[in-house]
Amino acid sequence: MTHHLETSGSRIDLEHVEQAFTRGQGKAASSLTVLQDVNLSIAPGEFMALVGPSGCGKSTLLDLIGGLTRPSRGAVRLDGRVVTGSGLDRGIVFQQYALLPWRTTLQNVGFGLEAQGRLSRAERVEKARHYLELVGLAGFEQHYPHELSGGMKQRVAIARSLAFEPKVLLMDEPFAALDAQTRETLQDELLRIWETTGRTILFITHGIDEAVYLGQRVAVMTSRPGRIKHVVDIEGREGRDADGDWRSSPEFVRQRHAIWTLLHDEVRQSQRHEALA
Ligand SMILES: Nc1ncnc2c1ncn2[C@@H]1O[C@H](COP(=O)(O)OP(=O)(O)OP(=O)(O)O)[C@@H](O)[C@H]1O
Repeated sequence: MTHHLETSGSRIDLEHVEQAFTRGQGKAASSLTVLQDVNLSIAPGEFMALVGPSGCGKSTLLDLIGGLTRPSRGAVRLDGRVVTGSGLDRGIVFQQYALLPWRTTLQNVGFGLEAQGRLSRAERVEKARHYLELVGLAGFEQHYPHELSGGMKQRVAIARSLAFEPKVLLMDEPFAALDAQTRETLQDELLRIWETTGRTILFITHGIDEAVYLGQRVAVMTSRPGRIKHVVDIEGREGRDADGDWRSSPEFVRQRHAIWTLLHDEVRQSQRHEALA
């Protein structure tokens, strides 16, 4: 899939990022290093997938880019500027939809814009409608969350993040709770949205298939303390546009296997270390 639009996404740079947490209190306090010397650059408008063993610090990394936490060492930069807090230039989508149950689809998407207070009511409604249409929910504006399927709720959450027109979309296993078919549909929709909007996307997943299918590159992390073990360029993505099942092609299977091997080695090594400890 080619990227037609001029990008409106930001560049992300992680430089020697370390994150340690203190656990317990007083004499029982101990420090847990979750990320160590993480270096990664994501180009403006790039779609980067991130995989790694459970507990290696993927969500911690996403929190740092989102500005929800600050690194113990190193720097997180957005277009060259050090990130010091959260901001509307970065939208975050989690596995849980976190919609307000008493608000309609349209109101859920418009809610954040309301808080932002920059647009008139008519402008907010127009923007919310536009993004609902983009995620394939035209006609569901007046539905409440309980009237929507899981996939539809996640579409609302994505529309809500997009409505701010952030330069970066940070996605933490957004499709993990969905059934396989809905997940594949949403993967294609996300790619279409990415093409249309030119945002930079960082997408955390446990699914190797999902990472290869979505990412222009896939960053593989080591087990804790997490570092970037390898960044794999995904080849032959045009195959996704062609008729047929790209996931079954030898090209896809080969790349899927390469990432599986990187991850598998990592998990095995960490188990060996734990056994020796
Ligand atoms: N605020 C915190 N205080 C203390 N420890 C934390 C904190 N946040 C995360 N951790 C620890 O950091 C480690 C990494 O957590 P994180 O959620 O980033 O991993 P992950 O790779 O996203 O995991 P998973 O793939 O299982 O979702 C875990 O051991 C977790 O317990």
